[in-house]
Formats: sequence, structure tokens, C-alpha cells
Amino acid sequence: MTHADELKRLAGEAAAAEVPEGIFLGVGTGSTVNCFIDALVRSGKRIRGAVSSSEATTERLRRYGIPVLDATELDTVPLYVDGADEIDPSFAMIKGGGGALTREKIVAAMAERFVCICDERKLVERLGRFPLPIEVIPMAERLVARRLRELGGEPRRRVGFVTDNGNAILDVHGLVIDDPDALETALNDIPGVVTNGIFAHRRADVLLLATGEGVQRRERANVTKR
Ligand SMILES: O=C[C@H](O)[C@H](O)[C@H](O)COP(=O)(O)O
Repeated sequence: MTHADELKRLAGEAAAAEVPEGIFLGVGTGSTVNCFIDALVRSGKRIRGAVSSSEATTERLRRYGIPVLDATELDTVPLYVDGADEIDPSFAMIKGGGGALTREKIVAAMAERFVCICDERKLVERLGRFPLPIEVIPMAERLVARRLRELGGEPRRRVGFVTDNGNAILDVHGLVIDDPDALETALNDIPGVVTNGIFAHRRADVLLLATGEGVQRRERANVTKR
């Protein structure tokens, strides 16, 4: 197991310890979340059901016999656990490295509490080193790419990739993200953008940060939710 894998495993276990028995749980996507699902199963805790953020997560949950509900069956979930590609000190994030950003944003918005799990390399002072994923309706790809270049970004289409919703991903390099809230809104305003990977309107509430010295638990001070 590599050092990075070990940190993911630690973060997953710390998150599993935060899950109360018998709840409906929102479950994110990615390799860190996979470690969380595995740890949850190992813990023997039973949950009532999961709302999943991707086909990949649904498949893993079902393989373990965890019931997966459609998001339309519930108004809210008490807890959502997900990873991130970058997180800043205000707990705004970039997500979507695995292309699941739209469904992740929906389940995150349904959640009363968002626990983000990641390793220390993903904690950054300012978002934007990781190319920002944007899910785009295919017919708008050229239009959206032009608008992104006007904003100073360099969009690159994720080759050979289609989202669970049947759309394309543009990974945008070089954007300056000084104001994550404003940029999240501005990007979503471009016709054809389904959503973008900035999670500032709905930030994480808790960060479980896996480090070489163990897992740090940090709570976000002031709550800004939409
Ligand atoms: O679309 C994917 C998600 O936003 C993931 O949560 C994110 O990319 C982090 O994934 P990983 O835990 O594999 O680094």
C-alpha cells in the first residue's frame, strides 16, 4: 500500500466513525470515498439507506448489500461524506476530478452536514492549481469554451469521457479563483453549463484531513449554505 493509499484509508475510517447507525447517508464518489465505504462495512454499522452521487458508487454500495435510494425519495439526508480535489481554509472546494460533480453537488445540497475526507496534499491556500472540471451539455461545448477563455481559463475537453448524465467535461486550467462564491455563480450562468466543480455555495462543514501524523478533525466556523 502506498503512503497516499494509507492516508485515504485513514480518512475513510475516521469518516466511518462519524456515521450514526440507522441513518440515510449521502455518499460521494472517488477513491477516498471507496475507502470510506469499505471502512463503513468493516465497522459493521448498518445504515437505513444511501443516496449515491454516481453509478460507480451505487455499484459499490449494492455489491455490499447497502440499499441505494433515489434522491427523489427524500427531502434531505442528515450526513454526506465525500472527497475533494482541493479544499481551502474556508472549506470551499474543487471537485469533479472523477466527473461526478453534478450529482455530488445535488446530494451535498440535500445534506444537513457535509463531511469532507482528504489527505493533506489537497489542502491549499487558494483554489485553482487543480484544473476546474465543468460539466457541459455537448451542443454548448464550443460556446462554453469561448466564454471560459474570455475569463482567462484554458479549457481542455476530457477525452473519451462521458458523465453519468451523458454530458462532456471541460477541465479548465489557469483560472484565478480569488472569489470562489462569485466564480461558482458566474460559471453556472454560462448557457450549457450543467454545473462547475467549485463547491463554495455549499461548503464542507467538517474536514477530516489525513496526515502523516494521523487524522485532523476541523470544523468550519461560520455556516454558509444554499
Ligand atoms: O468527481 C469526483 C469527485 O469530486 C471526487 O470526490 C474527487 O475527485 C476526489 O477523488 P479522490 O478521492 O479519488 O481523489
